[in-house]
Amino acid sequence: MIELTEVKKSFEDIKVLNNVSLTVKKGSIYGLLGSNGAGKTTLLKTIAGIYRQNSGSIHIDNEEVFENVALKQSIIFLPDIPYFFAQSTIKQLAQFYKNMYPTWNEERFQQLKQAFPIDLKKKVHRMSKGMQRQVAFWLALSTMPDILILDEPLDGLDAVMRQKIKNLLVQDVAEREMTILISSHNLREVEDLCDHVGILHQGQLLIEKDLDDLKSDIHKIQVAFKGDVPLAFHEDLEILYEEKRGSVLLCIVRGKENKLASRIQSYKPLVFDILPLTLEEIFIYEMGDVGYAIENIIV
Ligand SMILES: Nc1ncnc2c1ncn2[C@@H]1O[C@H](COP(=O)(O)OP(=O)(O)OP(=O)(O)O)[C@@H](O)[C@H]1O
Repeated sequence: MIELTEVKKSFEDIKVLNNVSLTVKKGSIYGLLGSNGAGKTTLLKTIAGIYRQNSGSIHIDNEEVFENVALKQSIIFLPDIPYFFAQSTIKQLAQFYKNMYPTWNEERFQQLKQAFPIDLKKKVHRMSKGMQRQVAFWLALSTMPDILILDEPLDGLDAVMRQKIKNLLVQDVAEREMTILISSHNLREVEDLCDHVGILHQGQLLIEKDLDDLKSDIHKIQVAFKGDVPLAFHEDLEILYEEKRGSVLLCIVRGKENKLASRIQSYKPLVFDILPLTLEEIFIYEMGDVGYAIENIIV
């Protein structure tokens, strides 16, 4: 389990993380979302023990991670730009990982050859960007990590390879309770893969929730009334966004479906429709609520 309590991190006078507290349960896949520059990479690197926080605590299985070599042997961090010894072949890199990680599993490495059709003798600097990513996953999964921290991990991979890697990740989570923390701008992918989601904005965690709870807590409604919208309607509901289209009012509101439906029905609307939102829509409206908005986004 990963536990952060009130973590702050600055680079000289730039405050990047501001009181971030979050929990990632063992065997969970946690999606970290956020605007550009929100602090996601900094947060992941701090959790991985690459950076040291200025204050607050970071514990992985009740141990501090910074400069904890034994603990780091069970963690793999894949950065957004893979880093390798450029002149090395896959075979040489595998040997390096084998020396660094006592949990290296040679059998798994050989098995994964089927998933990653790349010549073991090929030098990394001769590979395409996508092939380098494949090698990063191949090596990472062969070390059998307890915790996998992924920064924009599937960028540059084709659709078939993305699916293959997602299947491999889910398999390790299901079979041996590997924990994954993943940052991505691809919200459809996060929606597919993750069971828990956190949204970071300007160094602060706006929301941290189970994905199903998050989705059941916000809805899109369409209503029309005979005459004007009742005065109490707006006070009664927590509206994140609204737009009038002729006589129909489109709103994004917080609340559970049943409660919202019974409240709205009490105003006797002529038209009433309630729809779930995708994670991408939730992200856009939640960000709009904190001033990071675009106009006319209801479609
Ligand atoms: N090593 C560093 N030194 C100084 N400032 C840094 C450093 N690393 C990151 N920052 C600053 O911290 C802020 C957050 O950067 P970070 O890379 O963590 O954001 P991010 O959420 O991953 O962004 P993106 O989605 O664009 O990749 C930015 O303002 C960035 O300029």
